[in-house]
Amino acid sequence: MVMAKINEAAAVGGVMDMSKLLKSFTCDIACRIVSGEYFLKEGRRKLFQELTSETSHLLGGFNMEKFYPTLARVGVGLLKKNISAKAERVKNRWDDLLDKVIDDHDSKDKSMLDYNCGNFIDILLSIQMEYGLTREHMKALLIDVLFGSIETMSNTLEFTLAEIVRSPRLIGKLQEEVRSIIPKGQELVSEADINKMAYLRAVIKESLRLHPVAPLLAPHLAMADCNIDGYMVPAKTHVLINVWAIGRDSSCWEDAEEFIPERFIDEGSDVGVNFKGNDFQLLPFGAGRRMCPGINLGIATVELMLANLMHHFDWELPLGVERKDINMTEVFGLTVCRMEKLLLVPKSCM
Ligand code: HEM
Repeated sequence: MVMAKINEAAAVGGVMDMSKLLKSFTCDIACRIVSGEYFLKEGRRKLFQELTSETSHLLGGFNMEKFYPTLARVGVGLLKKNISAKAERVKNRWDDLLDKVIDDHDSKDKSMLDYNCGNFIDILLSIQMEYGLTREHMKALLIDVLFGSIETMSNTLEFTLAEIVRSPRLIGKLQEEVRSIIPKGQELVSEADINKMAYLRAVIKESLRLHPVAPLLAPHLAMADCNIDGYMVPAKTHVLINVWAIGRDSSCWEDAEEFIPERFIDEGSDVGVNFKGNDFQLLPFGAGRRMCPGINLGIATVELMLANLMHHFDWELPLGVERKDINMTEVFGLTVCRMEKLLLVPKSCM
């Protein structure tokens, strides 16, 4: 469907808002996982998108009370009240939406529930009694999956695409790899093809290094006193890991601010470094038992979409825009996105 939309634009030489397109693509994937349907009725897809971005801003905001408890008691009570009221409104909207989605499934003939094929709501309903799941539990789990997947995947794709269209050398090299591996006439790139695409994987890894979409990971809480490298972290400390800064630390990375996928392949300086949580200089998915459980799905989705975009299309900039004009400024939330829309002109090459 994404390819069809881009093809339509390519046929008339139109400009595509890739930010919007990628977001609705990942939203469709998340809705499919959760409810088994691509299209959610009554404008639900739009509402999902709005709620995920509002939640991200709320969770990623600076929490004055946590850092300055005394100040919070005297001065920022009003601010806290405003934020709490906004959080309450967003929570009520999530509740309303998810209740409707769950009700749709709950009201189905039970023999129609899809337990085996991976529809998350049906699976939750099927184990509800056994595990004593309440509606609140189910909604929290659904928010985890929806919120955990939509913006992370679309923002990773957008940052990666923006980085490569800025460099003719890079996009040329990537297209050459993808097109040399995919036989002429093959319509879509498959997962099996991706295994042969070392450069594509290195490009995505480099993008996750410079643009980890959850720059401070999720907030963690130290459960016991611990000593890390001589620093004492007392129990109950809120711990934020700045993986954005670690990914740009010049003591860990050569030319840390440059986008150089070659560092991860062949004789590159970081060829053995991975993002699976063991190499602490590259933690876009976190590490340890709270690390992202959706890593495999997230990476597969980003790889497949990027490979297909490279396989099917050449990419140009809108009239009057130069490569150096592509602005990589980030907007902070729990997940980080690009400040400006990514507008590109696709040219079909099939
Ligand atoms: C490129 C895609 C993705 C990126 C970059 C990403 C990144 C992250 C990061 C950094 C965390 C926090 C880890 C920590 O604090 O240590 C996280 C947590 C999480 N992610 Fe992902 N994620 C992606 C895709 C997904 C997908 C596709 C799903 C679900 C289908 C998902 C579900 C979750 C959940 C549920 C958590 C919370 C885990 C917990 O609190 O224990 N993520 N993700």
